Amino acid sequence: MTKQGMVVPVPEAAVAVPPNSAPLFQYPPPRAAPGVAVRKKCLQMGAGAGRIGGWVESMRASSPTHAKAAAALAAGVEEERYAAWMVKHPSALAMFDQLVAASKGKQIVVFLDYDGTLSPIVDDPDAAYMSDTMRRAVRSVAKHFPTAIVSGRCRDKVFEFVKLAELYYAGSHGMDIKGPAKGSRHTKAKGGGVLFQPASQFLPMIEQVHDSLVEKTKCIPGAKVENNKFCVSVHFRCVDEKSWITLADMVKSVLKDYPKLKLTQGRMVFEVRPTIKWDKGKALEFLLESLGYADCTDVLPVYIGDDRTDEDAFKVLRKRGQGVGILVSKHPKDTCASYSLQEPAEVMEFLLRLVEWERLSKARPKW
Ligand SMILES: O=P(O)(O)OC[C@H]1O[C@H](O[C@H]2O[C@H](CO)[C@@H](O)[C@H](O)[C@H]2O)[C@H](O)[C@@H](O)[C@@H]1O
Repeated sequence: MTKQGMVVPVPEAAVAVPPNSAPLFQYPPPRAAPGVAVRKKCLQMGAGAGRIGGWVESMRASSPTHAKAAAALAAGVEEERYAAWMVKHPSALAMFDQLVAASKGKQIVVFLDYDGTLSPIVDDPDAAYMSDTMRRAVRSVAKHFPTAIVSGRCRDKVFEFVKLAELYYAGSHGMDIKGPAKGSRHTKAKGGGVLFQPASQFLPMIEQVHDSLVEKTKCIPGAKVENNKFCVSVHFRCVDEKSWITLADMVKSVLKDYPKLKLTQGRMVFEVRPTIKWDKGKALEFLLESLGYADCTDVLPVYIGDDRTDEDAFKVLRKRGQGVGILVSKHPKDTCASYSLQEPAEVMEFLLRLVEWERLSKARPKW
């Protein structure tokens, strides 16, 4: 029996380990989640897969009739690709019962990315607000489980958006970690505990690079440089596609004088970061350790994120053979996450279900 009193047809360990990593799981691969049929409708007509994409493009250019047929074919290919992807990364909502069954006897710890996970992606990074309903959902989650926000943003900035003092915050892609400002039942610290900044010696360099990038890119309309304290973001979401290469070259030319910094790419953003071996995955491990769950089998970390930098955390969960990685995406993507959710609205639904499940499981008599 699960905590909900329902029989789950999957062994307990099955969900804690990633369903798409062959050596780790021993149960039949999950069937396509019930959500697949509905989700197919949401598919956008994207570029076709591989060679078919180029083929479709040339047909489109040569004949409108063929273009329609080619577009339909491309949509079909994409739909199949999505359905296959969903088998490997089923919806965390559709698999909810199996997923929580894996937490039996374990402490769930929740890790949440911010942009694209708790707030929808918008053009202006300063206006990526979180809804009040999402805030309420995260607050409820934090009442039941230790909860951390893990973001590429500067920690103070992400706190301004989230506004919940009872959470752990890991800003600058995990390079700036702080415990709850308000005492929480998940930490013995009175408030303001656990502060870790493994890249503090990079601060002056990051400041310099930030200023150079602002100066260098100011001639590119729409480019925006954001100071994230231990890293810098150069946004190109609002830059004309024709100028993307120029912008990338500008960023690279600034960075050539800073061999200790590296350049990665997120969602329409270049991210400049110190070369130290620290990322969201390391931050997850650090926080688990701070909470007393290092090398523990009785913990189930749940990490939800949408971006490439979240993959470092998904990889850690895979390596530990423990926990639940959930990618937020409407499109098939290469990922180490085991499950998927389509968008922040589904993330909120998942969080509320988790709270309700925990509430009911506490109320249920133990047999
Ligand atoms: O780790 P995250 O919390 O997901 O932060 C990653 C980057 O998120 C922000 O940029 C992204 O969201 C913006 C607002 O929706 C959007 O305009 C931008 O195109 C996205 O890349 C943030 O502004 C960056 O600094 C973070 O690195």
